[in-house]
Amino acid sequence: MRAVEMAAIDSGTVTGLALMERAGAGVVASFHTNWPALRSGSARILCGPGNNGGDGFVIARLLHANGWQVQVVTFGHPDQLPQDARHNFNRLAMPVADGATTPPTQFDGDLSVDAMFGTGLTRPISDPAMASWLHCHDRFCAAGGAAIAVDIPSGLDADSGRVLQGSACARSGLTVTFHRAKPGHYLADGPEFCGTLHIVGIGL
Ligand SMILES: NC(=O)C1=CN([C@@H]2O[C@H](COP(=O)(O)OP(=O)(O)OC[C@H]3O[C@@H](n4cnc5c(N)ncnc54)[C@H](O)[C@@H]3O)[C@@H](O)[C@H]2O)[C@H](O)CC1
Ligand SMILES: [K+]
Repeated sequence: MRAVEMAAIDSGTVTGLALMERAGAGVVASFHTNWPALRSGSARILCGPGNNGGDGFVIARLLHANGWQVQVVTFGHPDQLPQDARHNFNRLAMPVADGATTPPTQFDGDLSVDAMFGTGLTRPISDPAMASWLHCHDRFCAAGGAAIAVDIPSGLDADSGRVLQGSACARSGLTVTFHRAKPGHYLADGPEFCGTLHIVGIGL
């Protein structure tokens, strides 16, 4: 997937920023089909330190523009964000909470989005703050809330479908992935943690 994405960007047919915008818009369109009654309300978006988090910033901006009350929780310093994610962080016109210093609270809003890690997860999620916020997302999902994972549930290995050894991981009722499903969506713990899987095209 990463190779396909890089080849498309290197060929000049598309930019990473355009892919990120399409990915974010695809998630928003997807959740409307999964929960059609959910037209507006309050959303919590957990945004990690990479481009998965960048997708989360796009989702936050689009929901906010559609009248949603949005709480963005970031993990990692904005200065360390990759370029496309940083661009979308800078476009946010809403307050952002630093997940490392803001104690997690039980979420009783309408929509929780896990945009913490995607295909760039390289090691178990062991950071206590990240684990606590993901636990809130998982509890919200278990209570029947509209919980979405962007690309892949954070903590799940995209190739094997297993939760990384000792990693925090959160279930979602809907996982929205891009271009093609990954083996991890279907293997091992994948189905339990992904819930319904939507595959959206982003023009690759
Ligand atoms: N494939 C596509 O067409 C598109 C994919 N998009 C999104 O981009 C992510 C992949 O982004 P990437 O930056 O490569 O990876 P992540 O965002 O998953 O995170 C990488 C980031 O996190 C650090 N890290 C890894 N493991 C840990 C850990 N256990 N604890 C703390 N930090 C960790 C790592 O060092 C990196 O800094 C993909 O999933 C899609 O959502 C594009 O946006 C759209 C097109
Ligand atoms: K994710």
